[in-house]
Amino acid sequence: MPKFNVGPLNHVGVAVPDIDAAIAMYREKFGVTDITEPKDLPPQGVTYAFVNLPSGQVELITPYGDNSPITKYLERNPKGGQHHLCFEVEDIREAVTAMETRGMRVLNEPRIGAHGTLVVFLHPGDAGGVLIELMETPKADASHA
Ligand SMILES: CC[C@@H](C(=O)O)C(=O)SCCNC(=O)CCNC(=O)[C@H](O)C(C)(C)COP(=O)(O)OP(=O)(O)OC[C@H]1O[C@@H](n2cnc3c(N)ncnc32)[C@H](O)[C@@H]1OP(=O)(O)O
Ligand SMILES: [Co+2]
Repeated sequence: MPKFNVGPLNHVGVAVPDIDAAIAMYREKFGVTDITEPKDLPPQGVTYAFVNLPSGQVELITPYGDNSPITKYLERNPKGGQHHLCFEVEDIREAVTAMETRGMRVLNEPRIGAHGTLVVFLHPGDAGGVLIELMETPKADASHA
């Protein structure tokens, strides 16, 4: 089996039915001041905003368009909830090969995510019921983009 390990936890994805209300909640209830403006990411079918904390990011996501991958999740969890964990990897193609070699189902071809680097998702059925995103580590520090 090829040597491979994931890097740091990059973000926790949280699906929300109303992103403006969620941003207001993180500001008003938790006192977070560094929260990005919502941005649409049509190829991923989501609108996202980052809640920037000293230790990392919460990624708020809400559906964008008719075929969003989080629509079903929100139907099952109408108030929203924790949706995915994202680990950084050095090289996404090496990661995909390693994951497939280890019997994990990779759900998509690498595509550009919210940090501007390539991401893939792994089936939650292979990871203890948790949807895992792997993202290539940004070359420069774009983590607060
Ligand atoms: C902001 C951009 C980007 C970034 O750069 O960070 C993002 O994070 S975008 C995040 C949203 N994108 C994705 O989620 C893409 C990958 N997701 C998928 O391919 C699908 O959503 C899915 C995970 C395969 C689920 O498919 P779906 O059709 O929605 O649901 P099913 O009912 O068929 O689910 C199958 C199975 O999986 C369980 N499930 C679904 N979602 C989750 C989840 N978020 N966490 C844990 N488990 C999940 C679901 O309960 C089913 O389980 P079983 O009933 O046991 O089969
Ligand atoms: Co994500």
